[in-house]
Amino acid sequence: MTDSSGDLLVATRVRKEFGGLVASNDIDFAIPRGSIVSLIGPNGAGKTTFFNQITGVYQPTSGSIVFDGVEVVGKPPHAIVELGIGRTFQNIRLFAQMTAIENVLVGMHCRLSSGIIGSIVRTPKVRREEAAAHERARELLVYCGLPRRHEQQAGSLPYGDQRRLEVARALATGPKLLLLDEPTAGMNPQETADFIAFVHRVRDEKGLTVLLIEHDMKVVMGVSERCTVLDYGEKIAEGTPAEIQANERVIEAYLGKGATG
Ligand SMILES: Nc1ncnc2c1ncn2[C@@H]1O[C@H](COP(=O)(O)OP(=O)(O)OP(=O)(O)O)[C@@H](O)[C@H]1O
Repeated sequence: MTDSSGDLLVATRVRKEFGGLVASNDIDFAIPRGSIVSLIGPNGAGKTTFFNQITGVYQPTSGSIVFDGVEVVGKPPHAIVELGIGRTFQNIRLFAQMTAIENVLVGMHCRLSSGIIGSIVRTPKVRREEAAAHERARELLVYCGLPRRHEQQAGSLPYGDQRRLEVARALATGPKLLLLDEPTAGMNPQETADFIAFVHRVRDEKGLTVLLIEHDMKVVMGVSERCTVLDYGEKIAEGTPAEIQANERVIEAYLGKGATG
């Protein structure tokens, strides 16, 4: 059942095994609607594996993931995008040869109604829809801080702009939940600060819920209201960033071992 005020996503006893390795060990995890939540933990803790299960890239070995009242386990990635989960990747995965605006249009494709016949025949309805999509894509690029990059090849953009373009493409899918996998990796301190402000703005203005994987504790402290900590596939702690920073088990498993910040 859809709960309009409580949790947007509820994962229950999510388990993922790769042969003998348990990458998600019966994880219970909930994301409150409208919140910004960080998933942290050492390398190999199972953070990306968890993202991949939410987005249908991996199917859990067992467990349930309910998004906005709908079970997503068993659904393919494109169906989960249509339900309203958009993501960016740890290693930027833009279509490098396409322009910035074309990348955004690819993201928007799942929200367009024209079928294949309409696209081939290019009926007036299709042309109107395409023009409107172009306009929305331009607006999104401006919104994401790329006002003069529309026709530039994605692969030739500066690194920080490629990260912003990935967010623009994810927003183009019309998500309710935005997943960001290490969004500030490789950014300088100013770009990072701008990005934190941007994530808050997106959440507030577009009414989104955000889950991010992040290594930099300064970013975690600056951006998120809650944190969940994974270690060897297990959830070892959950709380506000301040609670997490003071948690002995987290310090032992992660923060004491050279986490940035
Ligand atoms: N497709 C796969 N096949 C086999 N093992 C995998 C696969 N994907 C992930 N793993 C393993 O699962 C564990 C968790 O990996 P995962 O990438 O989820 O960790 P992570 O917390 O995202 O790490 P990082 O911070 O380094 O990105 C690792 O031991 C990894 O080797």
